[in-house]
Amino acid sequence: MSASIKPDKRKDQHFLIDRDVLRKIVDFADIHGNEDVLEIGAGPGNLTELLAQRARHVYSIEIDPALASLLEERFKDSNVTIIMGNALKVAFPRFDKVVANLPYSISSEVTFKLLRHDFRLGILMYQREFARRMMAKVGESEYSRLSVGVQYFADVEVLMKVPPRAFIPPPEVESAVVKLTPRPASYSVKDRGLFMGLVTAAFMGRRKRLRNALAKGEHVVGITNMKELTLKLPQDLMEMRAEEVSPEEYARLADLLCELRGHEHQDIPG
Ligand SMILES: C[S@@+](CC[C@H](N)C(=O)[O-])C[C@H]1O[C@@H](n2cnc3c(N)ncnc32)[C@H](O)[C@@H]1O
Repeated sequence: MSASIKPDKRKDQHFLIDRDVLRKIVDFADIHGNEDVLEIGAGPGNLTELLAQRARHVYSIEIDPALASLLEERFKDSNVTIIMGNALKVAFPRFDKVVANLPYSISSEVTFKLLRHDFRLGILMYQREFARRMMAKVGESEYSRLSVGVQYFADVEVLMKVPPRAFIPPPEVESAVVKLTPRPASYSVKDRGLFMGLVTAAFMGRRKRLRNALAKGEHVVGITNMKELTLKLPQDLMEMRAEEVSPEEYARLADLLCELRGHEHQDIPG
């Protein structure tokens, strides 16, 4: 690492220096010469360089202007484009695979943003605890809005654990490399916003039965007459609590709700 780079923990800067882990990440991604890769949080560019050796093109997003200009210099006249900005705000270019040692503070938001795009594979470093929550199955204590939202749209697999000493400076938490494989479009729900609103409201009232949680969280679902609508949804599901409902059942509920909302709109006179 260049002497001029001083990692700033407040900006989630924990640079991966373990060559073995870097190489494994790139191998897991199995990049072909006709594929474009997105990287989020390029840091000093060690992962970027390995990705660029295999991909057709690499798009690397970096928020820190000082790092971004070093990266510009390092990768000028190459197949790497540096996008300076906040990964939550900039538009993602078209990409086949996403490979990144993510800034952990945006893990959730950036994962949901990624899953709104069409791509083949993600090899992503997360905090280990976060990876566990992503993978949790229905009924487990860590099963949450995150598990439902991610698992409905992608298969999730932990590929390896990574200890703090693989980074400079070492983070206080263990990390894990996760493989995200987005599912085909047949898994799509009619209205993603409604699906996520429904799941969010359900888990906000985690200990309540779904009928009460949804009625209480109708502002989150974005539908005003939720209490009446719950009477028209499958009653066996309305009796369950958030952690007992599978991602597929949430999707079914969201689609039913989408239809019911349509009918309600049609009922409005004029
Ligand atoms: C964990 S470091 C990884 C750096 C590098 N890829 C590596 O493996 O050594 C995360 C990087 O993301 C950058 N970053 C933090 N928040 C960001 C955001 N919202 N958008 C884009 N980059 C961000 C940080 O400046 C930092 O360089």
